[in-house]
Amino acid sequence: MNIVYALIGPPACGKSTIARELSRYGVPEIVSYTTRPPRPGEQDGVDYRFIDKDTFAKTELIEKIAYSGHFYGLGKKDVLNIIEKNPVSVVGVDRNGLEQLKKLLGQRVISIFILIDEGTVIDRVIAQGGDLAAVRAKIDYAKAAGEFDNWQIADHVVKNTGPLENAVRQVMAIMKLVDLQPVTPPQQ
Ligand SMILES: Nc1nc2c(ncn2[C@@H]2O[C@H](COP(=O)(O)OP(=O)(O)O)[C@@H](O)[C@H]2O)c(=O)[nH]1
Ligand SMILES: Nc1ncnc2c1ncn2[C@@H]1O[C@H](COP(=O)(O)OP(=O)(O)O)[C@@H](O)[C@H]1O
Repeated sequence: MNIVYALIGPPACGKSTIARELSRYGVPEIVSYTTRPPRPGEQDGVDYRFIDKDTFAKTELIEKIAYSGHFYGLGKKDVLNIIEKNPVSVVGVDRNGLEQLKKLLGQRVISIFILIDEGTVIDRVIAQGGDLAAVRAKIDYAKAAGEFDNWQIADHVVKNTGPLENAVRQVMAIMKLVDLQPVTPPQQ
């Protein structure tokens, strides 16, 4: 049975980073649509599929959100295409996204909660010169929405408070991909 592994967890816990690392091992990621314009360095089809509002309105999505004046969502066809063609794939979602995926795919979805504490998130954002106020607001919102407690509903929990490689290896072990070697070099 082909499986989509859904990475869940609070903002900045490392969902996108882990998914990006997995793509180096040939594990495809289901990429969201957004109406937000690309930021410098972002690639269409890798970070997001960047589309306009009319196209977004016409695209069949399994879940969507409005955030900061832009729309984001997961395409139904993308989910079905990827699961049909790949034994193992990955997607980063919030709790509602996970619920909608389960409605569509049933037991073909396995969830992995990426565990992190608030202090580590803040340290990482400061270390990378990120917008601390914006992240604080997101963390507060995520706390209120219970995103920090979603380990309770997850099938697996992986800690991402140490080196990224450790978390990636644990996720790959859950995926039963322990012997895979990277197919592309690390990102700069
Ligand atoms: N529900 C849902 N949320 C998404 C999707 N894609 C991105 N998001 C969320 O939208 C928010 C904004 O994302 P982004 O514009 O990349 O901003 P940033 O996370 O602040 O850098 C983040 O909290 C993402 O996790 C999606 O397909 N569905
Ligand atoms: N193990 C790790 N060690 C150090 N920094 C990390 C690690 N995992 C993720 N990060 C960094 O933390 C930040 C948030 O990660 P991201 O993947 O964007 O989170 P999410 O997709 O869950 O919001 C990024 O800047 C990323 O480079």
